[in-house]
Amino acid sequence: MASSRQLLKSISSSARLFSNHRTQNQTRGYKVAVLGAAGGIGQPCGLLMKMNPLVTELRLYDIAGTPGVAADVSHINTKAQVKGYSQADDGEDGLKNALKDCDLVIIPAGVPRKPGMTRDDLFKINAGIVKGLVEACAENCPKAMLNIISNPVNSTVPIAAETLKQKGVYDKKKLFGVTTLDVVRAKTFYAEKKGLETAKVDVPVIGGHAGVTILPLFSQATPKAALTDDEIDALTKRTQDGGTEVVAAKAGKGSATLSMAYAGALFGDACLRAKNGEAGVVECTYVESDVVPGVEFFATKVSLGREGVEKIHGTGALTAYEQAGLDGMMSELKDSIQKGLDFAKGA
Ligand SMILES: NC(=O)C1=CN([C@@H]2O[C@H](COP(=O)(O)OP(=O)(O)OC[C@H]3O[C@@H](n4cnc5c(N)ncnc54)[C@H](O)[C@@H]3O)[C@@H](O)[C@H]2O)C=CC1
Ligand SMILES: O=C([O-])CC(=O)C(=O)O
Repeated sequence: MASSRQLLKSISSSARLFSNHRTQNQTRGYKVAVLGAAGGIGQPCGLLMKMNPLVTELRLYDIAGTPGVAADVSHINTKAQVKGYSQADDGEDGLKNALKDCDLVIIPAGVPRKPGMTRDDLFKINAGIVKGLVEACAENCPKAMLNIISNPVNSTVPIAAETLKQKGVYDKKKLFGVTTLDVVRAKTFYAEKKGLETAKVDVPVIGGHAGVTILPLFSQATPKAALTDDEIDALTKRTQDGGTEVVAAKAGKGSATLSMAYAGALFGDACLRAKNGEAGVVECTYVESDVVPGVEFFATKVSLGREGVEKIHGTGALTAYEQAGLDGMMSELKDSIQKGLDFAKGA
């Protein structure tokens, strides 16, 4: 049986959370806040960010319950200093102090789905939560990179963009919808199906983050493996329905939390590595984009740099099946974006 040290080493190297880039670049320390930090995603995401050597200050904020989570996580012997802030304990100052001068804010605050719900059913509650939190980001850390996890991502990112515009601090290079879990799932399902080494697999996922708007591009998967049309269809549908698969399995106890925390920590780490000057950081993420005419926000591969988005990559050549998937998502994606913009404008 592996010793706990070996186990940790293998967990961390497969997660790429502690890669060697830090010896090649001058390492700086960053202030990171997690909003919704006492929740199902927030707690493990906070734990993983505590393990990230680029983090020197970790601020955990929620409505309540964060002092306990922070005390717990703070005992882990890594360098990040951990502090918990909550509305219950600190009033309005809690959020302000959690965000003051942050470099990166990860937002998994809001309600999750129950069986039978779509992500859009969460809009009613989560739209206002995201708007309020992003207003506070605009006031307290206007230069921070924002990673939006709260659903429906297709609408909450436009809400965040419009809110930042109203506050006069919008920088489209620094606002990201986190779609990393779709990529994580597509990689896992493809590797399992074809007997490939999971850690060596890459599959781009474009579009948005809900049902048919999630479009994995198995024609661009690496390493290349032969896939029948039926296999491509099954893998595509499983990736699109990955969230619903977890919601059904949890049977009323919420949606993906652990795999999302992992995906959120991977994307947060990518933002910090890029900020720290590492070259060649590329992730799929939902950003303001003109790659696909007719939609203002879209996920494709994006090169990240010190200031956030450096280059938005195109979709690459699509097969007829993928092109039909892209055409088929457009009206839903457009509507979700407009719904978010209208909400933020109070229309
Ligand atoms: N982007 C993605 O791929 C994924 C997104 N999600 C979404 O993430 C969100 C959170 O999911 P869970 O962690 O499972 O839910 P949860 O209910 O376990 O945790 C949410 C936390 O947010 C907190 N919260 C609510 N309003 C807040 C506010 N105004 N300020 C600070 N904290 C606040 C709650 O107190 C709670 O602790 C949901 O909207 C879910 O749909 C979930 C999985 C994947
Ligand atoms: O399905 C949900 O509601 C949560 C989510 O976004 C995912 O797991 O991809």
